[in-house]
Amino acid sequence: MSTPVIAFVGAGNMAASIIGGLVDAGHPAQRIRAADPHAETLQRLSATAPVIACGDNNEAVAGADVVILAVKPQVMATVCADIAPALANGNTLVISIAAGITLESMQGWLGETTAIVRCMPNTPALLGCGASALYASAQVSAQQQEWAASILDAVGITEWVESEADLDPVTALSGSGPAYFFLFMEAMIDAAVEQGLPRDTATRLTLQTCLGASRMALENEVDLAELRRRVTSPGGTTQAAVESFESSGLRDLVGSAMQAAADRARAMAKEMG
Ligand SMILES: NC(=O)C1=CN([C@@H]2O[C@H](COP(=O)(O)OP(=O)(O)OC[C@H]3O[C@@H](n4cnc5c(N)ncnc54)[C@H](O)[C@@H]3O)[C@@H](O)[C@H]2O)C=CC1
Ligand SMILES: O=C(O)[C@@H]1CCC=N1
Repeated sequence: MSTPVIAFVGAGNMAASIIGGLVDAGHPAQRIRAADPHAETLQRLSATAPVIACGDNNEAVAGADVVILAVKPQVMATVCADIAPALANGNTLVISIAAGITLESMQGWLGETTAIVRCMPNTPALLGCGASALYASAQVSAQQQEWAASILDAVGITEWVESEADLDPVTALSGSGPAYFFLFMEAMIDAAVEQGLPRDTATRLTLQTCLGASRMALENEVDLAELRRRVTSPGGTTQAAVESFESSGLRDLVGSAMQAAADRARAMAKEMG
């Protein structure tokens, strides 16, 4: 399979994360194009990877095998209207990573015959540790499906979901999820500082603990509850903390937060579709 020419429309946080991961995984930077109205954003990207920086969106998408739409949902309709004529040849795969924007809306803006994959990636793609879910429209060919998978596989794990609606809970889980762990780590560091530890010591211990816990969960055969039990000595310190979390309703808090994220994805589909 030849290496596809990939055009990123929008070169912000998420595009930079995927591009960084792709280049690290060996995708030639000269087969990656990026367009963004902010010259500084393109300069920052070019400083990290020698991709082809394009003056406008149509220059980027012309003749590309894959176009990755990495703009905010709010500008998606305008961006699609701008590039739709260039995609009319029908050979290009469009991958949208926008939260909430439905295939129906994309198909309306780009044309009914356009092959579109909706993808929900996350920012750890930058380190090759991303988690992405994908859903393909009926127009996507087997080769295009392979391209989409190989691009996202290069930056982490991928899951194809069975229905487009599954992308809303995915957005609430892995799309937004890195921010939840950052927030939890911020809270742990602040609590340790409150108890008297220097902030840099608290930060190093927190980050390594998060990494260690994640690796144990990934690399052990046992489930999360069992790993937790092994830390929790009866009558000990962990039990005191876990009981405090449970009685304060941590699980309900997490459930409500993820419900809010999924509801927001559905509302965005209505507002911007
Ligand atoms: N940041 C994240 O963790 C994740 C973001 N997403 C989705 O990725 C998309 C991009 O999000 P971010 O990268 O965080 O936003 P961002 O704001 O960092 O990047 C968007 C980029 O689009 C550019 N842009 C604005 N108007 C444009 C136009 N007309 N043509 C071309 N480029 C234009 C902006 O200058 C900016 O650099 C969003 O739709 C978001 O829902 C999906 C998963 C995770
Ligand atoms: O916050 C957002 O809307 C985007 C989608 C998932 C992560 N960031």
